Amino acid sequence: MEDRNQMPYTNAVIHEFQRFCDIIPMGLARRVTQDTQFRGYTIPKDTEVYPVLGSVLYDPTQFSNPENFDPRHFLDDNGQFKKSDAFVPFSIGKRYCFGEMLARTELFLFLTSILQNFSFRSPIDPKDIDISPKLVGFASLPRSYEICLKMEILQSMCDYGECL
Ligand code: HEM
Repeated sequence: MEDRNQMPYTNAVIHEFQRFCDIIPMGLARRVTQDTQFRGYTIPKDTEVYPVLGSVLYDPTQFSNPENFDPRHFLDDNGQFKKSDAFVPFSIGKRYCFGEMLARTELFLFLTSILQNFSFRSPIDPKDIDISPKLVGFASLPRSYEICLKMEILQSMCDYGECL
């Protein structure tokens, strides 16, 4: 299972991926059940409220370089994993994502399993890959990419003259 102290960089990459992708930028809508005072504003009863998660995930007061993918957002000066209160892709509060632990476990296991067994090669120069979302609305949709995965075990067999 996930051990942030033993695999700080991997965890930082996964956190940064979720921060950067910001897949539900508007959060899910709420409706206030009574007239509510908030930071000097009156929010009348029945007003729809959107907890704009993207504004937190891209908050420059919380992340030094928010517009760029940078795993150092989740690493301290010693290279250890660093938590951030602004890491809110699953929202926060009473109705935060019910599946957070499952989703985080899957992300960790899928990524580490793929990295353990495959090496990656991009058919185009990585610097030409467009990592901006394809569409941003209720959800932020990533683009489709082509990538070559080479199975490491087969490569080892080839190295020993046992290519199939
Ligand atoms: C990377 C994957 C996921 C992300 C980023 C994500 C994100 C979210 C967000 C932002 C909310 C809204 C929370 C709110 O209203 O404040 C939510 C709600 C919810 N999610 Fe997820 N989710 C993910 C995966 C999952 C999975 C795998 C499950 C179930 C197995 C799940 C089940 C739910 C449920 C049941 C709610 C409604 C909770 C409630 O209203 O009380 N999610 N999710």
